[in-house]
Amino acid sequence: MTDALTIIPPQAPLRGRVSPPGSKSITNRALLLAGLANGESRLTGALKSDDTRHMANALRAMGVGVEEPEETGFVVRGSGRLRAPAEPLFLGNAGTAVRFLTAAAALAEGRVVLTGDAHMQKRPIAPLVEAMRSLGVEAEEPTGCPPVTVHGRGGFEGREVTVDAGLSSQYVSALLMLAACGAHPVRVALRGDAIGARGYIDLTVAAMRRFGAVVEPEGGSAWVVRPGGYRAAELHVEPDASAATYLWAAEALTGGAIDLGVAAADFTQPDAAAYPLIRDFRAMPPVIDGSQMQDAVPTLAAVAAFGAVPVRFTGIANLRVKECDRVHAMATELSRLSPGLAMEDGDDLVVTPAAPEGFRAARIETYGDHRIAMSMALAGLMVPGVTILDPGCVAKTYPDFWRDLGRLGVETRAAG
Ligand SMILES: O=C(O)C1=C[C@@H](OP(=O)(O)O)[C@@H](O)[C@H](O)C1
Ligand SMILES: C=C(OP(=O)(O)O)C(=O)O
Repeated sequence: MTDALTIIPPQAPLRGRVSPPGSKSITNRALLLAGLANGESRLTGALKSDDTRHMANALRAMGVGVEEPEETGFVVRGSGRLRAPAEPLFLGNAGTAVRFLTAAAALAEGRVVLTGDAHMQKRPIAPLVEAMRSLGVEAEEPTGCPPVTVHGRGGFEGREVTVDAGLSSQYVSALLMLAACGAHPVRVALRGDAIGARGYIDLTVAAMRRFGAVVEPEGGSAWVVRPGGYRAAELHVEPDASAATYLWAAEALTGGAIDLGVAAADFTQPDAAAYPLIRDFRAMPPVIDGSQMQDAVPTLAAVAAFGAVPVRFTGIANLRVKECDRVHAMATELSRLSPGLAMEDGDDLVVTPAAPEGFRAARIETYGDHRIAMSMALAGLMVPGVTILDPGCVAKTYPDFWRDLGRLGVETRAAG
């Protein structure tokens, strides 16, 4: 892939059929649960991208058979056990892989080191490791972020764990998936109310049930998970709702008609809640709580820049510990197109649309963050001369993003 890509604003509304790839969240849950099951599981419609490759390779390194018979398929053969890997598990910047595998490493027979790239080494993991210690798992995370060392003992003893999920709901998902492999029922409870999108916990519970686990919610902030592990299963992965937001936005911004092959109402992932806001972007509400659809916030912010009214995004403090600090990144990069277009206000992001003549060409930093690249590409549909640096970073979750834009008629030029 080239070092920089300039987007040529299309002369006509974008039309055509483009399906987003499979859901990252569901693929990585299903890969792990299939790996923990005893038997052969089959996934279809799955995502093949950096994040799922890291999960699949880590499972292979722990003795799970993972084959890829087709473009969107995985066949996973688990034995109900995980081997300690010979080398540290390198998981790039895949939050789901790092968090879910850190918890699952307690089930390995020996020492597991989990690490990632420079961004991942700044993404907090201490609340998860602390919670694991309270279950009797021995683990260290000297900097509070990866690398993490887990001394797996093929299981754990604890029956009750409380976790602070203010920085990431993935900690809860990780503990829930581990909990089914204990010797006793385990109660997983939230400490405090703050949590990233609860919809991701629902995805976790649904995936666990699909692989045979018994999970009983207790009110909104605790779950009891029965012991028994996982059963091999077949699963068709739904398309990725976060990826869909870029296609919905491309449609709305250009006044086009893009057939994603799936209706917004049919997604089970939290980011589908962004659809009506994107569709009606000229009449966005003045305040949008992004806490329950956080990966869609960069998309919504980019679209809001071409709306009619200022929009304040709230509830997004944890965007600062994603692949990059997304609050800062979106404020900085949108403002390259028009000074003051977006501003940080505490942890909020405020987008104030500019008049069409107020926009100018710009080279956009992506910070290695796929969502900054894809959101800012949307601005490139509207403003001539938007150049996205490091466009290949979309491979984290949507490797065919540029090809799909091309299929809709968007021209891009390597910019060097
Ligand atoms: O559980 C998941 O699949 C995810 C949870 C969210 O993270 P946080 O809970 O860290 O906000 C989301 O941003 C991420 O892309 C995927
Ligand atoms: C935050 C994200 O990913 P993760 O936490 O899984 O790395 C994302 O895909 O926007």
